[in-house]
Amino acid sequence: MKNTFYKYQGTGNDFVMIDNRNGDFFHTDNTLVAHLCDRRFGIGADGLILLENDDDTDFRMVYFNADGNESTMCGNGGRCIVAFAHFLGIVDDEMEFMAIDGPHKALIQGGMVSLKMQDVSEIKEKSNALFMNTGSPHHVQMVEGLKQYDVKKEGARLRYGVYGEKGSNINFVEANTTNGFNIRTYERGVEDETLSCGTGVTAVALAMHHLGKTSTNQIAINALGGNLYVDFKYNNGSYTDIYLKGAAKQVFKGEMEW
Ligand SMILES: N[C@@H](CCC[C@H](N)C(=O)O)C(=O)O
Repeated sequence: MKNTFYKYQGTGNDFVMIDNRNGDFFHTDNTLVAHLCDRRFGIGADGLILLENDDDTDFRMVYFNADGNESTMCGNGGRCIVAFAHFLGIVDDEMEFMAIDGPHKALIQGGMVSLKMQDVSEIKEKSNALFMNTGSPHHVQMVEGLKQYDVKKEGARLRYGVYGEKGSNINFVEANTTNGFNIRTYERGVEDETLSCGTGVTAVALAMHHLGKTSTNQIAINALGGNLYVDFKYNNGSYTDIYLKGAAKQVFKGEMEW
């Protein structure tokens, strides 16, 4: 039987999106998820997202990495599912949905999706990096010569070497000349560099504020796939009201047998 799927991208972080309100897609079929995300034998994506019913909010987001495993929060995926729910007519411009790290409010305005991220109250200082959880675990490290940096090699080394079996996403960052920051991210579960990572961009913005590299609470972050914006409130070591904002687009709709 042919099944309908949609493809979305948020600043180049791409996702297979499936309306699973009927519950037909089993969460345990990790082999199928990995197959659908495969860029040669499947549809191709950094991850797969199921939109499901939720008792307390407008809908539920279930996120899988390209390796087929269900994982922690995905910021760009969260922005894309907001656009998808709006496309399906489930929500208007303002909504709240449930994800693995709890409820998220979101707003669509002029083609941009703003997603409220979880509060962050703990930032761990490492020898030349910071570590925090913005819904997913993130290592943030400043480097020189980001453009030429071997993100895949260094990212893989840190992801496995420092963070063990569970791993972490690894972000490399440098300041740019327009008062913002450039980022490149190695994503756990994709096990490669992606063009953008929303929870990573969020972590970088908070890290740059924490390190005093910027004093503003509205930070532009330039990922390989496009620009994202993070704003937040800061009080006594805690970051609250964190919003991740950027474009999220439907790329195509398709049918596939699985
Ligand atoms: N692309 C993501 C992060 C997805 C989760 C990550 N790969 C993990 O397993 O920790 C984003 O936009 O936040």
